[in-house]
Amino acid sequence: MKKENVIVAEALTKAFGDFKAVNAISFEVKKGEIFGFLGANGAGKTTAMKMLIGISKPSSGNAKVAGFDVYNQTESIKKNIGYMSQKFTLYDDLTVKENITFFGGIYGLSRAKIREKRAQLVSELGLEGISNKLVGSLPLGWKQKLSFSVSLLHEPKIVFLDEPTGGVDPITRRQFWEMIYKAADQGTTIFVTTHYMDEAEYCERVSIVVEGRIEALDTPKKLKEQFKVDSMNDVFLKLARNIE
Ligand SMILES: Nc1ncnc2c1ncn2[C@@H]1O[C@H](COP(=O)(O)OP(=O)(O)OP(=O)(O)O)[C@@H](O)[C@H]1O
Repeated sequence: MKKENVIVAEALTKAFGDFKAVNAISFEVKKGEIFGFLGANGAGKTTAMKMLIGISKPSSGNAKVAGFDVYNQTESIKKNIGYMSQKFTLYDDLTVKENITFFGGIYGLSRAKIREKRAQLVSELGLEGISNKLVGSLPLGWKQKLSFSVSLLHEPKIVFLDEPTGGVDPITRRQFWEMIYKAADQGTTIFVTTHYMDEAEYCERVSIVVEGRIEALDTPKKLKEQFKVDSMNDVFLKLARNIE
């Protein structure tokens, strides 16, 4: 059975004056897919993501996210997506439990549902011993895992992750990716930006953005074949070099 597309972008563009930060990007993402969105600093990833999550109006082009239009159905988009970035995390001065309760409330979950989700999350993450500790006292890797779980509290169709694993060691990043796989297995679509090329290898398909345009889009295996290299790191370097 063909899986449905949950993100569809057609010539999506964002201009700031004469400068096109995102220049006519087109792609589709399927339900349950792990879709990587790669690019050097300033390539336009965050600008593109902002349009997709409904906080920035495109200059031209079209996009639908979870079936809703990015121009005029942004409230519906927000209800159907989760979002996590390195910059937007949890509240350091609330405990683990308080953060879960707080964000559950923001997402409109009932008190009973919040209680159920909180118990499930604390147990799944093995946080029993530290659920009453302030989030600010936790190591960064734990904060990221908790933040990812919180972004899934309302069971969104799609979760957008903007460089979710910045600054932590490879083992912790690997554990984080195990959580991503689990969410994808359960049908959640993952749209992820990263600077780590090992993480690009974990994605089902990867798009590479160079100066606002998607210059390559395929599975990591096919991209390596196409560019005749052994690693995503080399694909990335080759593309960036060709553009210069
Ligand atoms: N509000 C704005 N006004 C003018 N230019 C902007 C604005 N927002 C972003 N830009 C420019 O658009 C380009 C793309 O920025 P963007 O933040 O989307 O890149 P990025 O790929 O997410 O980079 P990074 O990996 O550093 O986060 C950059 O040149 C940036 O300076």
